[in-house]
Amino acid sequence: AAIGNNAGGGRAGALSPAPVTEDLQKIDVNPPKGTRDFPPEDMRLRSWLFFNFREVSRLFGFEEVDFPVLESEALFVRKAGEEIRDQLYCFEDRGNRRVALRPELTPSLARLVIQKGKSLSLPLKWFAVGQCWRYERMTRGRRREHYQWNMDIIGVPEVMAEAELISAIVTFFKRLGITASDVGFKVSSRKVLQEVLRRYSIPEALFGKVCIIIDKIEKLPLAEIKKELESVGVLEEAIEQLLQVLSIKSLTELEEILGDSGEAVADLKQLFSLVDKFGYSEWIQFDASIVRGLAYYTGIVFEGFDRGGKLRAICGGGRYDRLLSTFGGDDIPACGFGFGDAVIIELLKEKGLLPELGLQVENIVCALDPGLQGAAATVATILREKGQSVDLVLESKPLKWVFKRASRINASRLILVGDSEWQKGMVGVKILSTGEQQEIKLDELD
Ligand SMILES: Nc1ccc(Br)nc1
Repeated sequence: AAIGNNAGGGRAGALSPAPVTEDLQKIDVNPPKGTRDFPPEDMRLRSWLFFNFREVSRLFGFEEVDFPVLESEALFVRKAGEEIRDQLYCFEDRGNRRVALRPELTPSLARLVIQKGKSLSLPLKWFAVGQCWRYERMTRGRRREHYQWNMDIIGVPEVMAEAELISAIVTFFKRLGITASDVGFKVSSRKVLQEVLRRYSIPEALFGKVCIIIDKIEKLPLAEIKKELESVGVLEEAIEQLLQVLSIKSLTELEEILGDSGEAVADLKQLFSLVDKFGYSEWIQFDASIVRGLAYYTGIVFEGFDRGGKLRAICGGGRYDRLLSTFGGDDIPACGFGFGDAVIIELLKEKGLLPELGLQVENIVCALDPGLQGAAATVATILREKGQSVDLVLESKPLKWVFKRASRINASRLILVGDSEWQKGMVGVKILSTGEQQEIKLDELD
């Protein structure tokens, strides 16, 4: 119903005053804090972005999946001290169940793979585009929801899977006009940390926690990082070695430190060789400081960054070979990435790459007098059933109004239903770009 119509119901006739409206509580018409509406112009940009997510996923032979935004809280309760856990949008539902708005898609994907079990033939190549949530105190004024594109490969232990995923993201960037001069991928492997920690016989159980602390290395003072590492039981000497290894920026140097017998160096060499075969070497660089902030990564990790250094990470991902087994599933290797809908738009704006996405309607159909409104409806159906878009003028309007609307909606043609033409089974057609006008038989309208 229209906003502000009389609350007493019925039409306010000219003779009787409109009934007094009840005392309607004026609601806040803004969306909840940290969330966004998508009015048409914003929705066109979002749909364009998601279309490209889906097109790349199709090019790579991935199948689309989706899951509920609401999940059991247990899916996300990890004890590694992740930010994603601290900001979980969780609550107790009316059935006293602990539930959460998903902060990411990977655990839901893992849950579905386990649920489907043996009925699935590996490898799986699944993608999803879904809204994810976090509850952050608004003191920081950041958003509480965003849309994430995920691509995951389930059942492939070799790093060819990670190379394929990086290749998919490069394909996406290239489609949007983003080049290797604009963005790159920092690539490392958590096996680097694992091999260092093993040298200092730091228990594997600490691995996730150490990674989450290390992931904050750019956000917290070094003293704070060291303090947190000591608090989880990493000895001073091990910390120094860790920090030294994390500053390495070349695979050659890494090999000098770790030797060439470990998996970390082997995986990374293989990955770089495969990405080269994809033709995307200029897009990636080794950076030992990359660990990513999710506890479940076990191997290669990567993140897309803008070379201008102004924006937060564009996307990120990696291998998570243990996640399914921690959910009680089989030991199935997996890797994937998440790509948010916010930073990429900031990057496109900065690069002047935002697309022009005006509303485009092929026809605007208008009856020249009220008695021909039905005829106009008939014309609209004929055109629509031929696959043509039609904005039908739904009430009697002056031609000036119709032309103004035709211009606003970028209509290509104005179809005028007038009495004399209609009597001859014809309509007036005006090509709005040229002004050319002609009468066309209804059955020749195309
Ligand atoms: N995980 C997550 C969810 C929602 C936003 Br906004 N950012 C991160």
